[in-house]
Amino acid sequence: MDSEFRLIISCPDRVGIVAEVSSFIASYGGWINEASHYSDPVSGWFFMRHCIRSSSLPFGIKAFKDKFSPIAEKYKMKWSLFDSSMKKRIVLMASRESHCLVDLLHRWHSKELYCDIRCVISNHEHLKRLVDAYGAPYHFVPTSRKSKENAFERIIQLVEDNQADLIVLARYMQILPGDICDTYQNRIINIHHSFLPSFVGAKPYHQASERGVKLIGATCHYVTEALDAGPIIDQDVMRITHHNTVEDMIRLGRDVEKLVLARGVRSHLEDRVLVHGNKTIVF
Ligand SMILES: Nc1nc2c(c(=O)[nH]1)N[C@@H](CN(C=O)c1ccc(C(=O)N[C@@H](CCC(=O)O)C(=O)O)cc1)CN2
Repeated sequence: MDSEFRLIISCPDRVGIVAEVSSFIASYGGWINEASHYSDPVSGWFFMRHCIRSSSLPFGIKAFKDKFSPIAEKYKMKWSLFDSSMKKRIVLMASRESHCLVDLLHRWHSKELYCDIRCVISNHEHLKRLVDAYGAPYHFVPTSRKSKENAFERIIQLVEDNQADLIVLARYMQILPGDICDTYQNRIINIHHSFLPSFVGAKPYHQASERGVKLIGATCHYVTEALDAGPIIDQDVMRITHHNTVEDMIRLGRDVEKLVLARGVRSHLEDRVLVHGNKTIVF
């Protein structure tokens, strides 16, 4: 597919925004591949995502930004412009479980996910062979209670060395310090193995089994300092019955976790996720 510029906009709602943005694009012969809008009646904000065929414009991304800035200022827009041909650089993080990690590595290796997986970081050693098979660098960073501060300094150094655009916690089971969450706000994605806000924290399937649920689920969300409380990107559920043990739920839940995480990562890679407060608009 031809590369495209993705114009992502959030601003206070008013009449004329779509007309002015569309006219701006048309005035330069821009070909719109996809246009999505949402007017939020609760917040009074407007959200847009326009994808423009980059070959249809007589200028590049920097000139686009320069020419669009006056409109952005006029409407007090929070906005970003992305080039779809630029692969986002991802650092994956995992702990004991391998299913989400391997699923993402496979989707990347098979070119289903257009991204650059720079490395995998884990607080366990046993996933190295799996990661080596996909040709990604593997970094073992143990996080004992005494070494946690040094561990996260090492993790941040690896993230910075790889110039990561996105960190994906593929069942990484350590709580990230607040400074990392703030630095990488809305650029750390986690898969929580429950249908949030139910069963926050550790062992959600055990919590769910104790509660006698008839649905289990998974939630893909941006990571904030507050545990499992960040903006939700995607969720899904699966039916279970009284016959299902906790072990059944853990096994059945893996499929939901993999699917929800992959969908959420893809939405982020395609610049479809806009965050407003603690909620998302996913176009
Ligand atoms: N700052 C944040 N860090 C992390 C988040 C988050 O939302 N904010 N999500 C978690 C993932 N997670 C559930 O999805 C989770 C991870 C860890 C724990 C927990 O209690 N961990 C214990 C140690 C557990 C172990 O060593 O096996 C702890 O850190 O004391 C609960 C939920 C990822 N990080």
